[in-house]
Amino acid sequence: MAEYILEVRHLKKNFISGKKSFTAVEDVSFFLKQGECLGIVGESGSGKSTVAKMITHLTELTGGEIFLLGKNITQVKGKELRETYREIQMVFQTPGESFDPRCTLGDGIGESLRNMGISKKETRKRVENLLIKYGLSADYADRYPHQVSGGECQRAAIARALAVEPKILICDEATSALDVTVQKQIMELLMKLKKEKNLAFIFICHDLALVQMFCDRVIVMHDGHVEEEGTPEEIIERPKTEYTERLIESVL
Ligand SMILES: Nc1ncnc2c1ncn2[C@@H]1O[C@H](COP(=O)(O)OP(=O)(O)OP(=O)(O)O)[C@@H](O)[C@H]1O
Repeated sequence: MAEYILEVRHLKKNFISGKKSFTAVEDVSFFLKQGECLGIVGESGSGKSTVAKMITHLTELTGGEIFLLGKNITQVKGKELRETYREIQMVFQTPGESFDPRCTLGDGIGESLRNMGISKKETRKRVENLLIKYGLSADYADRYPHQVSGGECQRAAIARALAVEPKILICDEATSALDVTVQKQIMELLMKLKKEKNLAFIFICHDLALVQMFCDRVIVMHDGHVEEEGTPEEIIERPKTEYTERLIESVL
């Protein structure tokens, strides 16, 4: 059995715009253990989302390698890619991003199940159960994204991500667009998932109080590279670099 559920080595991303090339991520390496929650913090533009998008194949890598349970998945394609990426799901900052506005939440949540060859009837049953499990009711399956609140849509997005029983859930500022009360409810749901499902999380967040509450380990990103790494206590109470110190002062 592989030691790590996920390992990334020397990730690099250059964005090309016209004749100019911009390095958004440079030599980022880290690992994630089963059931562990890894926080990624850093100022806006430091490359956090780009790392998440490379891991989920939403953005092509310029360099580096990704290993899932010890298997190199950097170059997987076609059916193997789809199967691999069932194991790594992502929840975005804006809940609506997870859904096509022209389709119902039920269609969105059920999409991957249907792609797995599960019948329409069984998919509907599973979708309704997922909605109930994540704090909504079965009739939300027939609503469109614009017919639900931000918090409800984020619950549906979490249901969508977990429908295929992934091993890793990446939350990219998943609570930032929500008001404080709803944010608390979504955090409680994530804490419950962490405890009950032994899921591994990558938790990208500006709010260091949430990172401290939720994460086992934290990576601090600065200008596309990893500035430092440690437990939330180490990072917050004994930052090693001036950048981390400034980051903490600006958000606490
Ligand atoms: N598709 C793209 N094309 C060109 N540049 C991009 C693209 N996506 C991101 N960038 C740039 O890469 C850098 C890193 O962006 P990224 O979104 O990863 O930062 P971030 O740390 O997640 O920021 P935030 O906390 O504001 O979400 C930024 O300078 C951004 O402008």
